Amino acid sequence: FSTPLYDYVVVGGGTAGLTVANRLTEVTNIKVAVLEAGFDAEGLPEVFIPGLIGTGLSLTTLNWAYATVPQTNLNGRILTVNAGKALGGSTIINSMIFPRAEKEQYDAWGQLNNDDTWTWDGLLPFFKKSELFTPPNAFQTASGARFLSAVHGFAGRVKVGFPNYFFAQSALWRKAAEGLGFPASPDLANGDPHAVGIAPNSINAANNTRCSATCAYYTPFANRPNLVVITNATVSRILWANSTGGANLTARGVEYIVNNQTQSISFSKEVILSAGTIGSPKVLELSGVGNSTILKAAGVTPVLSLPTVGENFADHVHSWANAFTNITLTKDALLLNPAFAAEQQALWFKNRTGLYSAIPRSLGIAAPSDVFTPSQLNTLIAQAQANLTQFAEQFSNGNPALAKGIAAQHKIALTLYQMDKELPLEMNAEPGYSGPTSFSTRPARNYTTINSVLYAPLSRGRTHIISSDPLAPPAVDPAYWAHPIDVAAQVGGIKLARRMLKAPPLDSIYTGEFEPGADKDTDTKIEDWLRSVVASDNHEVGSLSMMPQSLGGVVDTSLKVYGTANVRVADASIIPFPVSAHLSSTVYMIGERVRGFGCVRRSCVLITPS
Ligand SMILES: Cc1cc2nc3c(=O)[nH]c(=O)nc-3n(C[C@H](O)[C@H](O)[C@H](O)COP(=O)(O)OP(=O)(O)OC[C@H]3O[C@@H](n4cnc5c(N)ncnc54)[C@H](O)[C@@H]3O)c2cc1C
Repeated sequence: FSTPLYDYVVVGGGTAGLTVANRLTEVTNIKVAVLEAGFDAEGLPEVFIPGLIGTGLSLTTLNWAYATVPQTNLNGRILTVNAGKALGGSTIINSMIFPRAEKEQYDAWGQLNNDDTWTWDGLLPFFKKSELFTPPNAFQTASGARFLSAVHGFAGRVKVGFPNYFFAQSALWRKAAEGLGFPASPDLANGDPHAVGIAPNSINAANNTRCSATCAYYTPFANRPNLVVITNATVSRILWANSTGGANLTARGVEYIVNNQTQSISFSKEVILSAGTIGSPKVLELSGVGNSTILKAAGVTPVLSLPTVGENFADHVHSWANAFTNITLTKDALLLNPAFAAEQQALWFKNRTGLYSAIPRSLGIAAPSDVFTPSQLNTLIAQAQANLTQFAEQFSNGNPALAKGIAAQHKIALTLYQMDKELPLEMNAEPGYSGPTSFSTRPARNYTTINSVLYAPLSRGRTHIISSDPLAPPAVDPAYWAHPIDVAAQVGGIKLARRMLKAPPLDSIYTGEFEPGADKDTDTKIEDWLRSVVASDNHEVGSLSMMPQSLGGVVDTSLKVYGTANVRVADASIIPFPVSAHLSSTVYMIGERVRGFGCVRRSCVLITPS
């Protein structure tokens, strides 16, 4: 190895990666290089205009668009898991919704790891440290935005606030949800999100533009001499100082591909993997760390046996019920009337108002009691408890330790289900069409949609390399709907969405259901339809889980990979137990937390956040 120019190399300049790099380089004599496969896309309208949320997904240069393997429980369909391929990672193409999950789910991370710092109370300071919150102004407050100052940060990096336009049907929906028993939320980031309200957004409230990880943690700091970001650089593997494995496998360099050339970079302290839930296990496996059988089959020589790399993978699952509406100011109006869309875009450029300034999602996070009758819930829980060992073994890919880990997770989830605290679904109102039918094949009308997203899956799958070619995609198997509770909750979500569409005052704009459609009039028919349409919600977690090795974990509570001296992971892959929320605020928190470990001081001492 050449004399290292850097102390740390961060693999992946995404949500957590840029957070870690930013905080490390606050210390001026620490030199950090970030290697990012994508480019800096901050200047694209699809990125910075809130009303163009979703359009970035179709730009193939910005989206890894990972294909799943055929999904056994979804009629053998191949689904797409979207993930941002750009500086800023998935925060470049995400929907900018910025809530947090319930306290009890973060506490489950601490419980699984016997570590009371990985709990809601222990993590809240890091959530706050990431945030630069702008309270709602008079218009936003009058429109229904609420916040509790005690749970927000006002001196952090990610600009969080509210948009400048609220669709009328969102307010009608919130009232309808309240009528169905959802409490009005004082703040959807307060750790108690069983409620309905307007979610905070990752938005620069001063100019109504997206605030991505790049906006938050890189652009204002790009001139730091000790921070180097190399874009269009795809990392292929970690280079080891010693190749024998054992307790202290030491990384000294990283190999990457830029302009079809293979290059390498060395470092003196640590490599931090932040390539995302699918990207990070891929780099570890290409580096010889993982399940030896899987590595050999892919043509990679094993260096360190860590059989649960890529396992314990979970994802949220998206579904919809939509209806025709007599309201005319919808997102559909922008598609149906290009002249109106041009007018609205001009308005956005002029004074940052109009439909393109909206982030049109009010959220209602449903509890089991909103979805199931007490007897249904009791039966589902009793069956899940009776079959707990069987499912844990089935999901563990033959690894006895992971079977124990998944069993421990299921026990926690079922206990929380019993307490009405494991929140299985996010319901959210979309003021326009959302669903599986393309614009050209659906009736050219205005719609209201209730998105219903499975948020607390018990199913677990995996992601693994199948080739030693670093540019080849891995085999991603989220094993959607492998657990009966997941199926029942998603079916219940459609029924709840239908109730919402017809509940006052939302019923005042309802002019008939489009999807699933009146013919889907039994649970079985809804379930069959859902099998043919549900999609990934792009919230994949868990493939390099933070759990004890005795439970099949890959990283310890300092996020260091077991068996290595200096490989750390910071991204959504370390989340051991799925949380019922959009993920970016949680991932920023994880990035903030890494700064607290031996990266700066040699021991794993937490640096108290200011
Ligand atoms: C379409 C979509 C909508 C979403 N909506 C929301 C939302 O509204 N609110 C919310 O909170 N969350 C949302 N999420 C989820 C959230 O954005 C992600 O969970 C989170 O940003 C993931 O952070 P991460 O650090 O784990 O990975 P990422 O932010 O994805 O970062 C990984 C980075 O690593 C890079 N990389 C991968 N492999 C390599 C390699 N081999 N070499 C170099 N670089 C590599 C990638 O290009 C990427 O930049 C959404 C996600 C998507 C995709």
